[in-house]
Amino acid sequence: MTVEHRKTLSELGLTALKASDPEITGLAVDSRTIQPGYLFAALPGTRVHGAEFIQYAVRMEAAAVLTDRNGLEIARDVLKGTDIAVVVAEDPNQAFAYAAALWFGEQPECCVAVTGTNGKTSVATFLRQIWQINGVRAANLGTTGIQGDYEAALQHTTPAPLTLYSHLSAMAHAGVDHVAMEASSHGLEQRRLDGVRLVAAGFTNFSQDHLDYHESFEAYFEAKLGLFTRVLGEDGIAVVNIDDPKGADVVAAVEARGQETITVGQEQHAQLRIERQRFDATGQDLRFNWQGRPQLVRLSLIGGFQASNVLLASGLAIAAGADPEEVFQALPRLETVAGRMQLVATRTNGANVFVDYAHTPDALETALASLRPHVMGRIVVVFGAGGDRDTKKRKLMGEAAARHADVLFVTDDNPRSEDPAAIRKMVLEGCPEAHEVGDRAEAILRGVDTLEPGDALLVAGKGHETGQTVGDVVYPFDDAEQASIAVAALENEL
Ligand SMILES: CC(=O)N[C@H]1[C@@H](OP(=O)(O)OP(=O)(O)OC[C@H]2O[C@@H](n3ccc(=O)[nH]c3=O)[C@H](O)[C@@H]2O)O[C@H](CO)[C@@H](O)[C@@H]1O[C@H](C)C(=O)N[C@@H](C)C(=O)N[C@H](CCC(=O)O)C(=O)O
Ligand SMILES: Nc1ncnc2c1ncn2[C@@H]1O[C@H](COP(=O)(O)OP(=O)(O)OP(=O)(O)O)[C@@H](O)[C@H]1O
Ligand SMILES: N[C@H](CCC[C@H](N)C(=O)O)C(=O)O
Ligand SMILES: [Mg+2]
Repeated sequence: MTVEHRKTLSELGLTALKASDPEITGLAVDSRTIQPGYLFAALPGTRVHGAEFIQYAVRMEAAAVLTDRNGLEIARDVLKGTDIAVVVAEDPNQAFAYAAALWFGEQPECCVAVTGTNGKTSVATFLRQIWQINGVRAANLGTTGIQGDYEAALQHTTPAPLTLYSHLSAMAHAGVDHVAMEASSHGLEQRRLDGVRLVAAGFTNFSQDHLDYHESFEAYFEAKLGLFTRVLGEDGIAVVNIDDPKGADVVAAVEARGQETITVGQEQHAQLRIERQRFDATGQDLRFNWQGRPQLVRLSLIGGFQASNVLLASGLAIAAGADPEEVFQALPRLETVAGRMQLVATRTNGANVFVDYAHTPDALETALASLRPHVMGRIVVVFGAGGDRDTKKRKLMGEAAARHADVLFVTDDNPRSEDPAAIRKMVLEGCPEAHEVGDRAEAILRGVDTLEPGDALLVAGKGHETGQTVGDVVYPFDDAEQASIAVAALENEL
């Protein structure tokens, strides 16, 4: 990764073992991208230690290598007799994130991050919308890419440092000075956003996911907590959903550091307190309280949990300096986030089809339960679980669906390298009464076909995704489009 400037190692905040301070011409985290004069960050991975590739850095005439003690041991022989500068850091991922931030320079003035198992994309998108409605140039960055006044596609929810800081710098140059970003647990664990100067950080909730990557529930939570105890500066404000039992732990950690908090939720002591919600077919009326003053807003959003996401976004906007009245006035204009409880089709009998990104047991439970008060008839669900991901969540997803839906179709959702039938079997252990329809388009068609007046169908798991990954192949697939096709096909048939 190159930009048209050079910086010395010390200008990147790094000190070499021997007092050399070479000029760096670019940064690489993958040995295959090293060019002469580069700094190669040899980071520990899940499969291999990056230090195994230091020999390529030497061969490519890299100017410097950044690694940890382990890496130094691995590459000791290769490094002997070379004049490459060697930096050994206790936390090389963090040192690299800082270096990448310094390399790319300018960042938007007002960066906010949000973490939690579910709701990050929703909160980041609502926050960007609140800013834009109030005339502020803003973007959200995460699972759905970068959207708003600066747009780009991303491969990860929290991109690796080279991608992240180059976009932040480009945004700052484009005059986009407000950014709401998602902090994934992988991103936090790997210190990807440690070099971002955050004004505020938000916590949505905590439940099971990613136990394939994090060693335990505790390790997964610790990774998330790092946003508040490590990344957010001491003058940063934490905005916390205290309806989630883990919210109290976040507040305790934050208060122990003397940071300010804004609490959100139905909980009596919440500063942004949800008082009442009234649901109908197209949205909800929300009464909430801010500093003793009741507010009533109409939200064109489906799902009770959206109130918590909207108020968390509001709290973050306030924490980042917005006028509360202007924030609240923007709320009725908030638009559904793509693939999150999104109304995508309606049958002539009035039955609605929604697409949602629920792909964890808790999200599925929340999505289905929150649909109930908007629906007079039965709830039908089409869902599956992803391959090469946490296997323990599959049965739990089946159970959650069985508890909250009346008719179930278990189908495929990105089987990746796994046998799709084996994944479905694990899901079906939690909901033996479900219909098993491997082909997702057919499952959606059958789900739509089941709908009677007053019923609703939730197609869960893929949300905004536009592909179905089977093996190494990504087949074009869009739940929203398939739902419209299914409705059209069935209506024409009648
Ligand atoms: C599981 C995971 O997070 N893996 C990350 C990890 O890769 P790894 O552990 O597999 O790396 P490895 O293959 O062991 O290699 C170790 C090091 O050697 C380097 N290497 C490797 C081979 C080579 O020839 N030369 C070389 O230099 C690699 O660049 C790496 O730095 O370190 C890499 C470099 O920092 C990351 O790019 C990579 O993220 C991969 C791409 C990934 O898919 N991550 C996903 C799971 C992720 O981050 N998802 C989150 C959460 C999404 C959600 O909430 O659902 C996200 O933010 O998107
Ligand atoms: N506050 C919430 N509480 C519980 N479930 C939620 C909440 N917000 C969203 N969800 C559910 O989680 C799904 C994903 O929402 P969203 O994309 O906003 O979360 P995310 O944290 O960004 O997810 P990911 O980690 O996959 O990026 C939604 O489709 C919805 O079903
Ligand atoms: N960021 C999540 C998205 C999962 C979406 C679901 N459609 C799946 O493929 O499991 C993951 O990669 O685990
Ligand atoms: Mg997301």
